[in-house]
Amino acid sequence: MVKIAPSILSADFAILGDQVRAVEEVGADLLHIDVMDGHFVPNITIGPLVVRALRLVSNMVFDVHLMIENPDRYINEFAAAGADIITVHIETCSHLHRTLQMIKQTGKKAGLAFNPATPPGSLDYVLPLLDLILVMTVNPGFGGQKFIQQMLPKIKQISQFLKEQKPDVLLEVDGGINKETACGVVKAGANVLVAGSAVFGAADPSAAVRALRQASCCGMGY
Ligand SMILES: O=C(CO)[C@@H](O)[C@H](O)COP(=O)(O)O
Repeated sequence: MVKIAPSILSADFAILGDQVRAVEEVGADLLHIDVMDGHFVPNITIGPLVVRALRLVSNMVFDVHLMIENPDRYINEFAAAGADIITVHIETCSHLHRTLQMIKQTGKKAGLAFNPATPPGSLDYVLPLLDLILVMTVNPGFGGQKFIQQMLPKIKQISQFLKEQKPDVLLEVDGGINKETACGVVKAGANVLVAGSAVFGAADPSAAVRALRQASCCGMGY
């Protein structure tokens, strides 16, 4: 079953709690929370305070995507605030193995993200520590960008690798995911679809989650 993860980056922050409740009620599986620092990516978004506030209004799995330099400094804070999965970017970690160990020590699930231009070579060495792999299908920093088609072979390659080595690891894609691109990424092997503007940019976010789930079925041959 493909999981749908609405990204709050495109939500209306003035009514964030209501928007989160709406996608939870319609059955979205994870809530994707984009943390940006203005250094690793050119945008600044939210911190542990917002995660803590949302934890009070939602029981969804909180999928916290750290697009920040030196993520080690904030792992414990996000874990304490209510994150369930903490994903770091390989490009930001000088000691990736240690960083992933830190996440696991908090009792949370660990994810590893790859920018579009980053090859997935290091996976072999850190796979035992991973619960999720995130393939960025746009350059991180902003919602509403166009899906990069060249990421399809990379998704396929990682999917094949996971099938052989550790099939329970989730394979998430993020960036430009909508009704048109969902089928292709699922066919390539993705099983978690992050969608920001396709959900919260829609007039009815609940209907948009349903439409995305429907579109993802085509990739599974339904
Ligand atoms: O991490 C990011 C962007 O860096 C994403 O999670 C965006 O929120 C995806 O937005 P859409 O491409 O779906 O509009």
